[in-house]
Amino acid sequence: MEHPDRTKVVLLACGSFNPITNMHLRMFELARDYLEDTGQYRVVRGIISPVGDGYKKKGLIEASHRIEMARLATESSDWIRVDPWEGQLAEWVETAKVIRHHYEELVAAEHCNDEVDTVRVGKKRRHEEREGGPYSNHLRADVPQLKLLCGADVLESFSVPNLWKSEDIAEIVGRFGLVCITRAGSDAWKFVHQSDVLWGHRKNIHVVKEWVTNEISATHVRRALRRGQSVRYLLPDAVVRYVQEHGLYSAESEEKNADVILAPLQKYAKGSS
Ligand SMILES: Nc1ncnc2c1ncn2[C@@H]1O[C@H](COP(=O)(O)OP(=O)(O)OP(=O)(O)O)[C@@H](O)[C@H]1O
Ligand SMILES: NC(=O)c1ccc[n+]([C@@H]2O[C@H](COP(=O)(O)O)[C@@H](O)[C@H]2O)c1
Ligand SMILES: [Zn+2]
Repeated sequence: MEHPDRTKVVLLACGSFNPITNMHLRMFELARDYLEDTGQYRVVRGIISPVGDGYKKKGLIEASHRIEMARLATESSDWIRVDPWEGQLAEWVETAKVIRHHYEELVAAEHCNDEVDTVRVGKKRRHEEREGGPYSNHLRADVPQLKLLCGADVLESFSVPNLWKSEDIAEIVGRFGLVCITRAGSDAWKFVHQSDVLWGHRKNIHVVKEWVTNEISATHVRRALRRGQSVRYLLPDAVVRYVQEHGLYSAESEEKNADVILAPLQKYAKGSS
């Protein structure tokens, strides 16, 4: 059904996707069902944004492979796509910047749609003048909402010292919004309750309970691959084939960045943000 009265939402998942697993894809399906069940939203697109090599996480293989695996994994979906913009950047960028980039893309796409409709363009210009430019801090009602999609472990990581800037967290939950899938070992509701910033924006944080608890993790998949064990049915078949064809994930690749500090920790510990 079309539901023209509902707010359109685009979901953006940022992460290593090293490699992409079936659970990453399930996150999107769970989030869409949850948001649409509220009767308020219509989820129109899902975007997977693999992090760039500059993130320097231990065992992180080249972005080109991670992007291609995500592309193969989403081939069968009619609404989830991989976006290579973040992954192709040489340096790591904050998630808040990634969200802003994608929001600007949504605004630009809406602008193109509008160009044929001069009345709306005129209205939009007046709106932009009032709001201080096309990419001002305010969200526009004619553009879909963009929400960050993540697992509860990422929400919990907000409290790790020197990992996230507090203004970025405030922008993500305050300006955009967060959809968080529960994950074994992380208590998302407790975490929201304990943080004043998150609690203040709780209406913009949707915690989605995964009843079919599923502990698939990319770490587990990489470990199985190193040991020559099967990972079939944990990953889409096309991704399993790609891993085999390119001989990905070995003891050697797991040692990548082993003695390097994760990019955000490097950046914020130095106070150079
Ligand atoms: N089983 C899961 N349940 C809920 N969320 C998940 C699950 N697996 C991954 N996610 C979420 O997917 C996003 C991308 O995560 P990431 O690429 O780190 O996957 P991962 O499986 O956690 O990998 P790794 O083990 O390398 O950390 C994050 O928001 C993470 O919380
Ligand atoms: N300060 C920040 O913006 C910040 C800090 C840590 C991780 N992240 C992002 O969160 C995601 C986490 O991915 P992993 O769970 O695979 O480490 C990545 O996309 C990474 O860029 C962002
Ligand atoms: Zn992870």
